[in-house]
Amino acid sequence: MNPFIKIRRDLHLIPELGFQEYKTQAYLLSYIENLSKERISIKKWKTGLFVKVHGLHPRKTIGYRADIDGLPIVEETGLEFSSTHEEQMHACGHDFHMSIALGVLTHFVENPIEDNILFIFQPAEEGPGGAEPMLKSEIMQEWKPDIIFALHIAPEYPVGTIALKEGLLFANTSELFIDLKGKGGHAAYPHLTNDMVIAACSLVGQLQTIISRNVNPLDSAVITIGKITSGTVQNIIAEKARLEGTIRTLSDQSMDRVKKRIDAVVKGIETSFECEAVIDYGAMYHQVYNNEEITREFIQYMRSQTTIEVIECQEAMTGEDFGYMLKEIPGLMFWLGVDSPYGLHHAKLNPKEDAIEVAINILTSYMTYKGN
Ligand SMILES: CC(=O)N[C@@H](CCC[C@H](N)C(=O)O)C(=O)O
Repeated sequence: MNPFIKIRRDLHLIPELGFQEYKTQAYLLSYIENLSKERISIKKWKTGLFVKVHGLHPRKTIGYRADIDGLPIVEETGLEFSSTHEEQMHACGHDFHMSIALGVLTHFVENPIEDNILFIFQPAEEGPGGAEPMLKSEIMQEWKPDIIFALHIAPEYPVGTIALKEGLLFANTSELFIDLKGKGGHAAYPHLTNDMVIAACSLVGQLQTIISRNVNPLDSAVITIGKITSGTVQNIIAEKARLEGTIRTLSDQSMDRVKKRIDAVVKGIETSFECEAVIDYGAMYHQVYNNEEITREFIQYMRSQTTIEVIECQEAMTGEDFGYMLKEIPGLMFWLGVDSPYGLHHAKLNPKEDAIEVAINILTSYMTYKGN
């Protein structure tokens, strides 16, 4: 078995949520510390890591970022190396991202190029976001790369393909949390209460009208409520409800507009259901915007290789806090085909592991070309 498949499986066993990636960090560290120390410097940052592979005669630093956190999902793949952590799973491919980064790192420790390469193992991509604080950290300011790359697995594309485009690749995101407080009471006396289950249901429906009636049909936006909590038992009217969701837009202006409409709709709920509502927009991610020139050159390079097929794709409504890094450092992100019938954030996501070697090969070849 390819050693990086074994590493992916080890990491798949121990998914951890954002800023709790202690075992993951320890695993990464123990692997990296076993490599030849001559060329590497390591600095811990919270539950993440910066690893610099020193070049032979560096003129610049190439950055490569891998995210390391898992999701709160009960795994249903039935794999023998399924998650051992209750209600946590690598369901967004970050186990792949890490093992690929370790494969590329190992290659350059053994086969140094002229330039430095900075590997960034970043916590909390799924939330609340590790990229922005990591970017602002003293370590990053000292070791700041001149150009930066990252990939994300793509279940919808076959192994042996990558997909990307110049410019906008992933949407702007904002988390959304709404707490409603009314008046609970006996299930048989609804007229004496303000039922927050009814208010929450009505609110979910009204939020969707923002997408269908306030966003230009030629633009794109998404509001998803992924979680509702309310009530205690079947015969008590709920005093409180909490909605948890996310907003996606293709521009900052649309994000402002959608939030203004959410504020207005929630005010309407307060009036009509005689309740109190508190909105918290949580963490926001900057859109992922691929540098045009670097992307053109990257596509041209990849098309000159016989081992990979390049698909020029459309933008997606996914979010990625790597967008913050691309806002400050020129570079790109691409999708890596991993061919799984179940998509990202699904309990049965099972990416094809052959893609790990494909990714290590194309990245080492491209970075060697860029950094020599
Ligand atoms: C690639 C991917 O799936 N990223 C996540 C990022 C989540 C950001 C934040 N927690 C939010 O939900 O807005 C995604 O859901 O797109």
